[in-house]
Amino acid sequence: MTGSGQKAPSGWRIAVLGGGAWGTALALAMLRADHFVRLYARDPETVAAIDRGENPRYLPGIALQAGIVATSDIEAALDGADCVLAVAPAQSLRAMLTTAKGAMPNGVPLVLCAKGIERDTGALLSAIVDEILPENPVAALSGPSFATDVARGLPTAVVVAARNEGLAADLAARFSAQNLRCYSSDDLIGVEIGGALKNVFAIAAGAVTGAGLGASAQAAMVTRGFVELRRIGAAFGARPETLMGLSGLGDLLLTCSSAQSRNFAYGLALGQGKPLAGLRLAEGVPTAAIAARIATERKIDAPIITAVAAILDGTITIRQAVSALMTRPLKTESDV
Ligand SMILES: NC(=O)C1=CN([C@@H]2O[C@H](COP(=O)(O)OP(=O)(O)OC[C@H]3O[C@@H](n4cnc5c(N)ncnc54)[C@H](OP(=O)(O)O)[C@@H]3O)[C@@H](O)[C@H]2O)C=CC1
Ligand SMILES: O=C(CO)COP(=O)(O)O
Repeated sequence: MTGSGQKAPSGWRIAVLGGGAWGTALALAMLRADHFVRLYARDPETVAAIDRGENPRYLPGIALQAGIVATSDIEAALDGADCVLAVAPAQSLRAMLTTAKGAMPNGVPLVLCAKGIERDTGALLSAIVDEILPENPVAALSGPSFATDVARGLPTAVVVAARNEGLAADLAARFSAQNLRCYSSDDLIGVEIGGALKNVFAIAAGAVTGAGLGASAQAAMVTRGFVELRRIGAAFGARPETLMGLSGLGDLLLTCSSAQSRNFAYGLALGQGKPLAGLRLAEGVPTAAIAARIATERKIDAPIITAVAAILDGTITIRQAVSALMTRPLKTESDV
């Protein structure tokens, strides 16, 4: 919808790169917003399944509305696109954009839909786009939105951010549909940081639940985790009010309270001492490691992130982490 309540122009040719849960759900959302959708999945079996109206590997039990043109040919997906949604996991974004580079239409917006920070470099995903596709304006779509909810057409609100306010507003208007409400923001970094870091705390929340530490510990962890998220956000230049919004607080609320979250489920298994092999994608694992490194390098106080990274790399146990967190020097709460 536009600011005047009018539906924005439909009929864009949108290329969705990534045939997983979120790529498939967003492809459906873009169809509902009356766009033409081509979906690139590198796995031909996924393409064949989408052609049959399903994606059982990533969205089991959900019937896909007809209309998504699936292909494992990235050039065909990108040909003539007005806009591109990048929906591979954060750690695979660089590889996918490198594959896309030769076929990417000049000047069309590239919308990041992954949530994470590059493990090896500490780069935000927008910096990877700037490096590989400097001719394409970058945007990010983030916020509390489980793929299954969006795929089912349940009411969902997200935020679309770009450095250029006009671009963000245009994309938000074009992507919005009856049950997908897109807010806009010109705080690209804030929206990226909120989406990336909430995954780390979702793992922590799952671990607290799994280890049976209680609802009070859970609330304390999420609240103090949010302080760390804001500290790291501030160091990157994110606006505090962005982090109080959908991509930040909103997504923390969702994924720190629901085992539907893969990051929460990962933490839950960790806390219960169950095997982690075979679990679904948990973006918070690589992001915890790099966020802990960033905090150390920039001298940002982030004890929960540091503890999650140490638990994940096996350096400490959950009990040891809790004991260390509970015995830190006392301080005023307003010391953000
Ligand atoms: N699922 C959700 O509810 C939401 C997810 N997100 C974010 O979206 C991102 C993607 O998540 P999601 O779709 O759920 O993940 P999935 O694990 O469901 O799917 C990942 C997809 O990415 C593909 N892929 C991986 N590497 C490459 C590559 N180099 N080139 C092309 N395709 C590649 C995989 O292909 P293959 O099958 O061949 O391995 C697969 O189709 C994550 O950052 C996540 O945090 C954001 C909001 C909601
Ligand atoms: O980001 C998400 C919802 O907003 C999805 O969370 P998970 O990746 O933890 O499932």
